[in-house]
Amino acid sequence: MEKQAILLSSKLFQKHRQVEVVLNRSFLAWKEIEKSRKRSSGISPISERVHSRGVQVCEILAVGKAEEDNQDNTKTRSQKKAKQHSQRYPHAFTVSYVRRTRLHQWRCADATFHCASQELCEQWIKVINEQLSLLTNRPKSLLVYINPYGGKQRGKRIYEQKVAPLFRRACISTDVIVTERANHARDHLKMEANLDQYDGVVCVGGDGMFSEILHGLVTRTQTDRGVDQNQPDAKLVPCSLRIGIIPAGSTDCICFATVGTNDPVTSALHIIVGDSQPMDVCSVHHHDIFLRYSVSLLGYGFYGDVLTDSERKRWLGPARYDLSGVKTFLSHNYYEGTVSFLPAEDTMGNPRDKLQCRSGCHVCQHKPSLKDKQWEMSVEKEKTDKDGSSWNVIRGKFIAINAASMSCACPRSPKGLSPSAHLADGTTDLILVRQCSRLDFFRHLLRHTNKDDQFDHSFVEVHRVRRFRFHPQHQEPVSLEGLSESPKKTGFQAICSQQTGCNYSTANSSWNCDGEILPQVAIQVSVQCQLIRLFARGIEEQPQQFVLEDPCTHWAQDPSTHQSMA
Ligand SMILES: Nc1ncnc2c1ncn2[C@@H]1O[C@H](COP(=O)(O)OP(=O)(O)OP(=O)(O)O)[C@@H](O)[C@H]1O
Repeated sequence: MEKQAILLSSKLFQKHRQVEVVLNRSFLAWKEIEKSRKRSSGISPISERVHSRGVQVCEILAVGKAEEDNQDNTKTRSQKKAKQHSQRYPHAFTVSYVRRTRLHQWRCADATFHCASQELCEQWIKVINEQLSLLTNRPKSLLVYINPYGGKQRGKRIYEQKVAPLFRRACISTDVIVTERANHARDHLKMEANLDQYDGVVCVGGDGMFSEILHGLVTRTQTDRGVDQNQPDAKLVPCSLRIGIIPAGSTDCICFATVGTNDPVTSALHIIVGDSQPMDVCSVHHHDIFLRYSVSLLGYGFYGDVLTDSERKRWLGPARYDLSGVKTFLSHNYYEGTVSFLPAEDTMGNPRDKLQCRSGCHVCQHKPSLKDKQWEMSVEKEKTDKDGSSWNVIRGKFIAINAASMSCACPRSPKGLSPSAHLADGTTDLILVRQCSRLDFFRHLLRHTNKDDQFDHSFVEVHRVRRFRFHPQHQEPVSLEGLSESPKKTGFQAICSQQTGCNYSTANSSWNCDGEILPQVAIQVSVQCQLIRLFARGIEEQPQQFVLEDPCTHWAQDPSTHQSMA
């Protein structure tokens, strides 16, 4: 690895130990000097490992003068020694940085260094701050929406106790809005918010709250740029502001898929370091009317029925999903219809290749060549030639039709509905589960929880697609009222109950669109490649890749020394 020029190097004190601290453009590293001497006098280098530390500059959250420790906590000998040292060297600075713990969780760690003089202390703070100011991807100003009623109603407390102090430490200014009703955040973003003054929008809540932010921001961007969302073929304009999610809901699927955990502190740290994870968004239309956006699961049949039933049992809390799941499974309904789809033939992966979407995913970074831009060509083709020859058409009876735009992994289904689906490759995995026996369907569902290939059944097929359409066999009643963007959780039943003698509710299912029921059954879906970006970096393979980036390859005096990351 190429050695970078050292910006600053000093002998400082950390507690009572003398350490050599070195900063270059990429790393801040420190190691104990006394231990190094012992090493040269023949003591095993293994004992040194824990005494060397390093952090990437891009993962330093802040640096500042150390707060004075006035507490009398000098019980042990080493604490007394440390206190004596800090009295001898009162000028100290603290570096706050990201420390990885287990299960993809990040924490803020502090390292305090005592200097021989005030000038040296101020020089360290200045030089580190200069390096941090070069990191232009970090947000300085954020608009925060808190849903006080999401999940266990802890959104406000989570933000105030766990997140706001970190934002203050990183000198991020915030405007905070505590929502007063459903769709408050969406409407504010769509019509009122002065977005020019922010570097990002943060929501504190669950997937429903994220969906509000998504709809508000995407709609606002299209309106500002004069794009008509009602046109199913419209190429939408990507949003310039990134979205941060502080998980505080009962379902935090988007956090699990993009960060690997639903931990508020971890999400706050990803926001502070200015991570960026592009994400595909599916636009869902009924004829030429825009219905809704989806980023995770569009499910007709089984998952539509589970949601419809569970909405009637809201009073049961999260247990309603289990109950409705069992009830829907026992009902064993199937639905007739026609699915047409445009396969994504130019992508690097396929739904069964076992390539999981992870941080820095090369499948998502692959750009289709001009020749391969089938999506755009077929849009053109459709306009001139209505035979739809590049579309595949499947008619049949389906227990479930699912489109997974991400793996949809969660603690209940660790691999998710489509384990190899990608966050940002411009496709969705269309999974068709045809009519089969109850036992077969159970075997299929079981595979969501174990390691077996869930697509390896004769009645299941999976296609990676850019667009798809669904037409039910049985005509749906025409009701255009309140279609666009305002699906009600029970809207479908409401429409149906107004029809006398309507047996439509059993002939057709309904679409579960990221946890909301769509009011219409015939839909067309287009994947909008990388329409939004989140303050995230995808799930990290941990922890090896960071050990490889060992700061001590940059160590000036003793490059052979073994050291470990903080
Ligand atoms: N102040 C509010 N009062 C009532 N509802 C609100 C308020 N603010 C937001 N909401 C709505 O609450 C719904 C659920 O919120 P959220 O996603 O934060 O929590 P949740 O319990 O995890 O729900 P979900 O089941 O969607 O995951 C969202 O659809 C959102 O529109």
